[in-house]
Amino acid sequence: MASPAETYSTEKVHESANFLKSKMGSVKPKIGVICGSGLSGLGELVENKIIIKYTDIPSFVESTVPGHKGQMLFGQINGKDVVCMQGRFHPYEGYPAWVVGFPLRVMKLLGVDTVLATNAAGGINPDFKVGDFMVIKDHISFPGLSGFNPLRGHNDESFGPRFPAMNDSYDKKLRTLFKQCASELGLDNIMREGVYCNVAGPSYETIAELRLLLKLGGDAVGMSTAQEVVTARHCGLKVVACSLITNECILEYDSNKTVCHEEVLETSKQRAQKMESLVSKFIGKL
Ligand SMILES: O=P(O)(O)O[C@@H]1C[C@H](O)[C@@H](CO)O1
Ligand code: HPA
Repeated sequence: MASPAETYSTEKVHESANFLKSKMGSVKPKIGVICGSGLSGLGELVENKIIIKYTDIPSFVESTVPGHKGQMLFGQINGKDVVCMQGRFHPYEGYPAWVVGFPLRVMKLLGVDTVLATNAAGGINPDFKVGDFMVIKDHISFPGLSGFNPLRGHNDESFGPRFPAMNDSYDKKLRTLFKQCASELGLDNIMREGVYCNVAGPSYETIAELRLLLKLGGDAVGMSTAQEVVTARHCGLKVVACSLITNECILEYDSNKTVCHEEVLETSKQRAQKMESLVSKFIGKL
């Protein structure tokens, strides 16, 4: 008989959390921040930093993608205790979905109640420009819909139910607050809201695939975040997420443009300061 898919081990999540508790000193983070590609600079906002490399944390894996530092930070942003993931895990790195979601369960055990996830994404909505921010109001996860769900396998009821609802994944009040912070910083002209399409990567999308995503109601496309959000919502964490539109999605066959990770990182670099101001203001108001 086939054995069930390997999945979260309660013991391992507790082991990681206990290890981090022994390192995080007096920091009591209620807020978890995840830095997207090229957005590790958000970690520079953390004051009185305690830095722990993923490779030193039990059951954590390596972050192998350029623009992802692979370390966890504890400290304060704008006066609030936070834990910050400077780099995330992606399914295309070869990790199972539950490994990608694993740090969210660890955050839950550390006392986190709100997660702010950021990512780099391609703009599908023709009204979006490179450099825009998009508060995520919902996602379509193609890996999730086709079985690559972090909750697949044995369900640990101590974290959440077998069949969790996902219709209210991106907290409405937090989205409003995030947009209000952008307004106060004079960023209304670059602030959008929309649907994030999660694809598996690592290849970027074909023109036909992007046209499909547009028809399905997608505004931006990226290779992360959904597995983290599903894991976070399952265990009752509130989520707010923001994409930085790092590149235009090419929807026309006669275009001579292309997309590459260097462009993604370059746009992130150009917008890093604005993203940092926005995140800092938002966290200050939580
Ligand atoms: O971790 P994020 O989602 O910010 O990174 C995006 C998706 C791929 O990892 C990479 C593609 O350029 O950037
Ligand atoms: N497609 C998928 N993932 C991405 C993109 C994109 O255009 N840009 C940044 N991450």
